[in-house]
Amino acid sequence: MARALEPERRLLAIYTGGTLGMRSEGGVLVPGRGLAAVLRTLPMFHDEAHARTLGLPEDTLVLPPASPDQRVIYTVLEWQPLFDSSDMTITEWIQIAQTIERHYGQYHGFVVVHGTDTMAFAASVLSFVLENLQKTVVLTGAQVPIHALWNDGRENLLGALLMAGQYVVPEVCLFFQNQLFRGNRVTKVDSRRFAAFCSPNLPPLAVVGADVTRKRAVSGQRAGRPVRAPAPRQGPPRPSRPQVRAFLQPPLKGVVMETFGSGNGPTKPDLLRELRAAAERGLIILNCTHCLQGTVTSGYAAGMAMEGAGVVSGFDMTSEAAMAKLSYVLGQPGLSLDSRKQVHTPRLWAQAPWAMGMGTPVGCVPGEARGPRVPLPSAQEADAVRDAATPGLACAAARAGDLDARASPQGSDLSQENFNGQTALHAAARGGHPEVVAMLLQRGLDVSARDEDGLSPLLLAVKGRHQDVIGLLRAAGACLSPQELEEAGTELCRLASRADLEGLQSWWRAGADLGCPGYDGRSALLVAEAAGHLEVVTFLQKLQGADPVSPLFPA
Ligand SMILES: NC(=O)C[C@H](N)C(=O)O
Repeated sequence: MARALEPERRLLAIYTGGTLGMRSEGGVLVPGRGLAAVLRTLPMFHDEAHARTLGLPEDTLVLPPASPDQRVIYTVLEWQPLFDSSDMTITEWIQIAQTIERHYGQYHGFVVVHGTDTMAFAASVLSFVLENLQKTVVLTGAQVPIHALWNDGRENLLGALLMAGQYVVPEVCLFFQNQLFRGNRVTKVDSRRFAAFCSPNLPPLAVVGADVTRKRAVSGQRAGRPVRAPAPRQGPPRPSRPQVRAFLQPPLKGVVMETFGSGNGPTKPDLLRELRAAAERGLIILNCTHCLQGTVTSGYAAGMAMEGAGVVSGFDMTSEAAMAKLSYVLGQPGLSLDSRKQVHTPRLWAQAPWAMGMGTPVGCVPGEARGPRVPLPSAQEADAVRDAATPGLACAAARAGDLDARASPQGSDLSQENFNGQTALHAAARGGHPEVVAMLLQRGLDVSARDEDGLSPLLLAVKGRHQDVIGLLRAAGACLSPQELEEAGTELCRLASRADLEGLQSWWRAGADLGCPGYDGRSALLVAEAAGHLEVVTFLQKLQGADPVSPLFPA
C-alpha cells in the first residue's frame, strides 16, 4: 500500500444505492437519487471555488485539499435504477466490474457506494472477477443515511475517497468505520451498529486515526496486463421460483430463513408470491438476520416486503434458537396456526418466558402432530430464562407500545440494557408511546441513558417527531448534549429548507436553539427566507417567542 504521488488524482465513484443515499418514504427507507447534488452542498465533499477554477462538469466534484500538494477529483456515476443491496445479484456485481473495466484508463481509482447488506458478497465477487487489477477499488456504504443528523455515511464515504485518492492499493477493499479491509475477507456482523463489518481471519489493511496506520503490505496482481472483467458463464445464484416453490411444499411445516441485515430480502414479486402462498397454506416462515448482532425490523422497504409476504419476524433470535423454538411449537398438539405464529412475537413474552428460544426444551420433530412430552422448566430455570430474555423483549414490547405495568411486574428489571445498550425507555421513546414512557419514568428508568451509539431517549423521540414523548422526557429532566445542541443548527437548516414544521418543532421542544447556525453559518430562519418558505418564517418567529415546556403550543 503505497502513497500516490500525482498532484491530481481522478476517481470514479459508482453509486449503486444502499442506505448511504436512502430517504424515508412512507416510514421505510428506499434508495434516493441525486447523490452528487447532495455532496455538492457539503463542504467536506466539495470545494466549489476550486471546482470553478477547474471548470468541472456537474457530475464531478473536488475534495478540499487533504495535503498541500494533492487534490482528489471524483466523478459520480449514479446507477439507474438504484438498489437496496438485498435485491442485488451476481448480475449487478458483474455490471460493476464491467463499469470499472470500461473506465479503467480514465481514473486512478474507484469507489463503489453500495448497500451494506450484501457488500461483503459484492466485494468478494469483484475481487475474483477483476483480473489484473492494478488500481484501488474501495467499496463503502452506511448504516444511517448521509442526510440524517447523526450518520456514518459522511465519514465512510470521505474515508473511502481519501483511501482511493491518496493510496495505491491494487485490490478490492472495503472501507468502514475507519478501517480498510481486504474485500474478500469481510462479513457483515451487525445490522445496526456503525462498526458493521469484521474481517475475522485477516487484520485490516489500514486503520485511520489521526494518522493512517498501514497494517499490511499489499502485493497486487501481475502488472502489465489489461484489467479484465469477464462476463459470467452462469446465471444468478439466487434460487428460481420453481426451486422455491418445490422447497416450500408439504410435509414441510416450518422454515427458518436467514435474511440480510435487519431482515431484508429480495423484493422480486414472483419470489414474494411463493412465500405468501406457502404462508397462507400454513407454513411458518421465521425471519432471522444472518448478522451476528442486531434484530429484524421493518425499517426498510425490502424488510416490509418480507413482512407483507406473511414471513414472521424472529426479532433478535439466533437461527439456532429459532430452529429449536419452531420445532418445539410445531410439536405442541392442539395449537392453532395463529397461536403458533404468535408465540414468535414479543407480545407474549410475559406470559410465556419459555417461548423465546433461550432455554427452550428441544426434542420435538418439526411437523409432528404430537411431539414427545417435554418437561417444563423449573421455577428457577424459568426465572433465569426470563432474566436473560427481559431486556430484548421489554425493548421490543416498549417499541410496539405493548409494555404495561401489568405485563411487567415490579420484580422485572426494566432498566436492563439490550444488546445495543438501549433500555425500554429508548425503545418506547423511539416508538412514540407516551403512556409507556410515563410508566417507565415512574419506575425510575434513567432519562439520560445513552446507548452504544450515544443516542438518548430524547434524541430518538426527536428523530421520530414524537411531541408528547419529548414533552414528558423534558419534564423529567432530559436534555440534548452540548454536541447535539451544536450540531442541531445544520439539521434545523435542512428541515427549514424542506418546510418541515413538525421536525423543527421537535427540535425546539427538545431545547435546541432555533438561532443556532448550520455548517455554512446561516440560521434556519435565513434558510427559510432564502427558500421563500414564508409559513416556516412565521412559524419560527412564533416558536422563538414561545415556551417549549408548555404542552399546549399548537402544531
Ligand atoms: N445499511 C444498508 O445499506 C442496508 C440496506 N438495506 C442495503 O443493503 O442496501
